[in-house]
Amino acid sequence: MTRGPDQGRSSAARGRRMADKARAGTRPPKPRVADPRDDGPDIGVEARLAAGVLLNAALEGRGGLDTALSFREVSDLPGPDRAFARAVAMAALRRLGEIDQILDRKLQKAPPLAVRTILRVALAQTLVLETPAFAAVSTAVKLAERETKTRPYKNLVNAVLRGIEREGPGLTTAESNLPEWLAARWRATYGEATLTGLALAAREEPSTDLSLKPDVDAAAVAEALDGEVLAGNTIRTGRRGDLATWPGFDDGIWWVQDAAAAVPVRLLAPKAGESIVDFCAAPGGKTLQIAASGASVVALDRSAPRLKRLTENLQRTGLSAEVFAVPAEDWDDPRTFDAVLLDAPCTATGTFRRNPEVLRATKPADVAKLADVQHRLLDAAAERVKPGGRLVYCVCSLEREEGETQIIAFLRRNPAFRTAPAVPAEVGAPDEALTSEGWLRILPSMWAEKGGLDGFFIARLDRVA
Ligand SMILES: C[S@@+](CC[C@H](N)C(=O)[O-])C[C@H]1O[C@@H](n2cnc3c(N)ncnc32)[C@H](O)[C@@H]1O
Repeated sequence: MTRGPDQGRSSAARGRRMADKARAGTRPPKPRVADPRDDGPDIGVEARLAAGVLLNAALEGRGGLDTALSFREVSDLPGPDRAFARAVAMAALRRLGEIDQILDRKLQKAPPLAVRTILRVALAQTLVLETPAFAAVSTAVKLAERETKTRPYKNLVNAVLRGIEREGPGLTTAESNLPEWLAARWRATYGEATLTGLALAAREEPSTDLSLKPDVDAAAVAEALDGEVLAGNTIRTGRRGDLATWPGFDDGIWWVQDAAAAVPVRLLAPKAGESIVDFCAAPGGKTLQIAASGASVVALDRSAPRLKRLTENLQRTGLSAEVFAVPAEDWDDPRTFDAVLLDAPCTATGTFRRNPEVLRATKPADVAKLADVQHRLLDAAAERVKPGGRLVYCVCSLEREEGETQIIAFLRRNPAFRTAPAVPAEVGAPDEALTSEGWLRILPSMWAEKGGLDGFFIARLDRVA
């Protein structure tokens, strides 16, 4: 299927147009314009350079984008320019396939990566962020001029970008933004129509979702944040910018959590007075949900730095948990629990809306590697469930090996556990997410009319008394 970069005539597109409308006036920050009388660096050019650094770091591998945020080219920028650089890099990552399709039609032979990066950064601005073409082109040419290895391509950069501006980008395919091996997997697992829905979902910047403490007036929070209340009481807002300045942040009445990420704890159904262990807890959205229910919660995670964010979130929301930095399977404690949550480490391919870099960072071998870890953690989690207790397993992956296949094998190994079928309407999940086994397979292409949600696999397993 072919469509122009801004076309998309499905209900998915309609939903995204609604989401776009919701965030009207919340466009990414504009970089500061350098004062020509100033002898210092050209700020607009520096921001574009930083965008290229972030983009290439994200393409290099897992964690690359986060690491690059601390590189001097990025961290030395003033706040709004840093935010602009990040927005450009994210836009380029989301539309990389389309951007390259457009460029490849104009380029007679492949230029060096540094030149392609300059062109990608410029097109991300003009095609996605609606940066005026004159600003994107002139900064691209200045960037090319700066380095010995890109200087010979200065005229090419200018000609290619001006040609695209003059003649238009031409037709592109949303599927081209997905790595081929993942597109082939998803086509085989979910079918062609769903693959198209996933590809369309991957092009768009998602809204921000918030979970609320119980007894908070959801409608009032939605109004204060120009948002809407979704099923399950998640607030969805198109606001952008520093969360710490949003109403309710200092009062700790909400925390950021995608609508789909809030479903596993609803399925776990924690109650006041129960004891619950969250096996892989950081940065803590689900721990906060459990703690807010009045249950007492133990939060385990092997990563101390990630647990620091969990502790900060607990402090801000006035909630409490016992926190241990330890691999959950090695936790030396004799307790068993009324309920166990295992939100296992995974490829995170279901989070491509928020983290487009996962599509580039994930390699085929990661799926099998992580499936081994999940298998081990599931067995350790099962040992912590009291007779009559419950275990919720979830992953934000779209890969069957990390979801359905794990649970089929687990139930074979552990006859004391049975699936407790989910009721989507009770847990704020799309109806079409329910599998014939009673598990939830949430896809980013679902709820398209509301702007989508992250992909998750979720199963609740009850231990017979
Ligand atoms: C999907 S994230 C958890 C997200 C978290 N539940 C939330 O809602 O914010 C997976 C977590 O598993 C942790 N992890 C990986 N291996 C682990 C292990 N063996 N034991 C405990 N935690 C582990 C990672 O550090 C990571 O924080």
